[in-house]
Amino acid sequence: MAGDASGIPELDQDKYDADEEVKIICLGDSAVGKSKLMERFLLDGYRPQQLSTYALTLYKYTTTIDSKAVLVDLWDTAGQERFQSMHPSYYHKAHASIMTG
Ligand SMILES: Nc1nc2c(ncn2[C@@H]2O[C@H](COP(=O)(O)OP(=O)(O)OP(=O)(O)O)[C@@H](O)[C@H]2O)c(=O)[nH]1
Repeated sequence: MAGDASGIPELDQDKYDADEEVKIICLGDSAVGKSKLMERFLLDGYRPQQLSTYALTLYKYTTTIDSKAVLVDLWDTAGQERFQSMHPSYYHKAHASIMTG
């Protein structure tokens, strides 16, 4: 919802009709491979070149665990120094983080 603590509009969760929701944030310095990790996991692919992430990229991933539909919000953050000050707001309500280095 616009105007929450993170200042980032949340996507419409209702259409995913999930039993559980999990938020995972991917952190690490620039060019350590955060976006490529996401690409490999979500698309089962890999392209050698990609622009550096600008601020943040959000992904949705759905899976089933113990017969429950689980919606996973994956937050791929930008590692560049100029975006570091934005990270504390991204941690809001995160269940886990993936530290890449
Ligand atoms: N050889 C090799 N190169 C990789 C690997 N992972 C990422 N790279 C390369 O490293 C570069 C940066 O990868 P990204 O995934 O964009 O890095 P990032 O951590 O998301 O960087 P920011 O978006 O700046 O935060 C790209 O050119 C990738 O192709 C890997 O496992 N092996």
